[in-house]
Amino acid sequence: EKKEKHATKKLMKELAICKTLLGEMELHEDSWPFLLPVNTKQFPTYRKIIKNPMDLSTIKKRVHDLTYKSREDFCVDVRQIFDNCEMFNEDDSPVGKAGHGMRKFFELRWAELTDKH
Ligand SMILES: Cn1cc(C(=O)NCCN2CCCC2)ccc1=O
Repeated sequence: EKKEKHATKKLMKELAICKTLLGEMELHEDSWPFLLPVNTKQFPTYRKIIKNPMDLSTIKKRVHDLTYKSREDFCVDVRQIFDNCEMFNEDDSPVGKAGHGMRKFFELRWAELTDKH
């Protein structure tokens, strides 16, 4: 049981990092395309091109539902947002530029919130 307590405590610390980063991303000026799932009525080809849609509201639900078993699981879903964005949008489009800006912000903060920094 002692090992389990350590794992649980470690996960709680990691989820706190995820919640912090999620909050910062939601407040970022470039977050507007990523706050909710892409509207497939507005973009009918989206589901055909993007196999794993992801957005910040979905990640928020997963954090709160304890779906993530580590901060790495969280990071995989965040990066999926930005990879999807690059797939579907031109780099010099408003959404494309927002995606590059958000990825830059996320990866810097992710590194800062890792022990090494
Ligand atoms: C991630 N992503 C988002 C969009 C987008 O335009 N989102 C709408 C955002 N609007 C802002 C206020 C209401 C809705 C398009 C392509 C794409 O890949």
